[in-house]
Parts: sequence; structure tokens; C-alpha cells
Amino acid sequence: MNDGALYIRATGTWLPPAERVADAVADGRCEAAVARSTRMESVTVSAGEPAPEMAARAARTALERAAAEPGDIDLVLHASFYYQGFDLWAPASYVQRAAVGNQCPAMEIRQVSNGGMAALDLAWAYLAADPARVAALLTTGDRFCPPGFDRWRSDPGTVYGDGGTALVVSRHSGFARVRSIATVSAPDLEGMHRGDDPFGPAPFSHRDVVDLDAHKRDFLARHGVAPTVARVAAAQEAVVKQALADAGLGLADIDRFVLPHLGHRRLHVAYFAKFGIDPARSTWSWSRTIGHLGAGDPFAGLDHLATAGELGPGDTCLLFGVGAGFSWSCAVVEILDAPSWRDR
Ligand SMILES: CCC(=O)NCCNC(=O)CCNC(=O)[C@H](O)C(C)(C)COP(=O)(O)O
Repeated sequence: MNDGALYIRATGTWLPPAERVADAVADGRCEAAVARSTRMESVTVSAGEPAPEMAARAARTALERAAAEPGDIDLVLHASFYYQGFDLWAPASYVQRAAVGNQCPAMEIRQVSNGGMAALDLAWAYLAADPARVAALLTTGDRFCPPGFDRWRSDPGTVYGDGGTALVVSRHSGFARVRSIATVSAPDLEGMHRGDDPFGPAPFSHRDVVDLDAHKRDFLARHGVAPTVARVAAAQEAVVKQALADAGLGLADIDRFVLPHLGHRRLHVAYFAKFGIDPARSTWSWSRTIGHLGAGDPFAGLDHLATAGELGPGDTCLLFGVGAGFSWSCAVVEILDAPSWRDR
């Protein structure tokens, strides 16, 4: 066991069937312009499975692959950002009861789309703080459904998918090692996801459906596009530079890029063009069939690469997360062994 090391023992996802973007355009659910700019092919849509249940199903897969017993798990962190099914409730405890069945601390992470990476960052520190702590279960789960969310229109540069994801991390061993993780925060940008709306006394006090584009227009009208874009770009560059430096690697050393499930235009601006990332070496060809899973994209993307047999010993992956706030996280993951559960 290496002091301070963190390993990934297993990944897991639970995704409902996908709906085709072309069908959504044909029946008016999705604007043709959004289909063109995002280049999304399909998104996973829950027929009714609740977000915490999808997370629990992903967790069961990851725990089984990790051969982890309930007593092995010393922390459960559940990240989400949309409605979890009840107005005042503890989704992390639901995941713990439904998937683990132990009594370790179970807490919720609400860091919008960066919640999965925030959980990874915090779990590493929590496990390192006590030699008796060995492993953690990290989950995400969201269901972006009506009436309050329009997966096709609530955030025009991104089309949202439903699903649960999970990671089992350990200080002792795993198929992959987390070489570094960095997180950068830009609270001066938090207004971009509230705009000019006043604080409300209850959910949906000012609008019936989430409209992130309205908040963004309000914010950019006050703060300007160019300075905001520059601020976002600078923070994105800083977090990648920090993660790579802490891992002693350069961008050229990275074999695979696990990117947020944003639409193509956003990915091109923030990742492909900015860092010279080849889309073919990213998860884009898969994520365009899934949609933005909220906090779960990094876990789902790593699970996809592992399950598809695209990861071998010595490979390095760069996991990216970005969330309203804003916050950015970036982790360097080194593959030590081919995952035992890969499809081929
Ligand atoms: C709310 C869900 C969430 O946390 N999403 C992640 C944060 N959002 C993004 O990264 C989307 C990209 N947007 C931006 O970077 C800023 O809004 C910009 C750069 C101001 C305008 O980007 P655009 O909307 O034009 O793609």
C-alpha cells in the first residue's frame, strides 16, 4: 500500500434506453439548430427510474466488480444536481441503504456538473486522513425530466441524459491509479446560473422550467462575453496544467481524454481546439449517444473505456469535470491492469 496513493477498483453505470435526437427534432421536442450545433445522436431517458435508484444500480455493479463487502466501504459520497425525487430527504443515505448496507458516513455532494470529480477529490483526502480508512463508494444520479427540466432546451449548448454512475476507490489497490487531481474555482462566475432572478422562497418561484440560457444572457449582458470567456479559458487551462504537473506528465503523454458530455460546439471550443485534443482519442463518439449525465460524465466515460476494452496497462487518461460555479477538476489516471469486466 503506497501512502497517499488512490486507486480505482471498479467503475459502474446504469443507463436507461436512449432516444434518438432525430426523432426529437421530427416531433418538435428538440430544435433543429440544437441538433446541428451539438451533433448529438441520442440521449438516455429514464422511463421512471428515480435518480437515486439509478445511482444505486450503478453502485451495485461497481461494488460487485470490486468484490467489495459492505464493511470495506468507509465513505459514501453521492453527487447530483437536479431533483432527486423528494423535497427534503437524504439521497446519499438511500444509495447507502440500497447498494451498500453499512453504516459508514454517507454524504451528498452538490457541485452541479463537477460533482463527481469533487467527490473524487474529497474522498481522496478523507481516506488519506486516517490509516483505518481504506475505500469509498462515489455515485452520481440525475433524471432531467419534465415538468421542471427540458433536456432539449434548458441548456441549449448541452443535451441532457439520465443515468447513474459509480466508482469504488481504494488506498490499497485497483486496476487504475489516480496520479493527481486538481480543482479550480471561479466564484465570480456563479451569477451565470442565476442571472437577474431574485432569490426565491421555493423551487421554480420565477419560472416553470429551468432556463440556463436566460441566466447566461443576463450575466453576459452585465459582465461581457469576452471577459467571461477569457475567465473560463484561463481557469480551464490552470486546472489542466496543475493536474499534469502534479502527475509529472505533459499533455502529449495522455492516451485518452474523458470529456464532459457537452455538445460538440462547446467541446470544440473548450477542449478540442483549446488543447488540441483529437476527438477520436476522447469519449466524444460515445458521449454523443448518451447526453450530459450531470455530475456523472467522468465516471461514465471511464467506465465506457474500461468496459469497451479500450484501456490497457500503462495507458493514461485525463478526466475532466466542469460545473456551474464555476468549478473545474482534472484528474490524471494511470491504467495498471486491463479491467477484468471488459467486454472484449
Ligand atoms: C448547469 C450544468 C453545468 O454545471 N454545466 C457545466 C458548466 N457549463 C458549461 O461548461 C457550458 C459552457 N458554457 C460556458 O463555458 C459559458 O457559459 C460561456 C463560455 C460563457 C458561454 O458558453 P456557451 O454557452 O456559449 O457555450
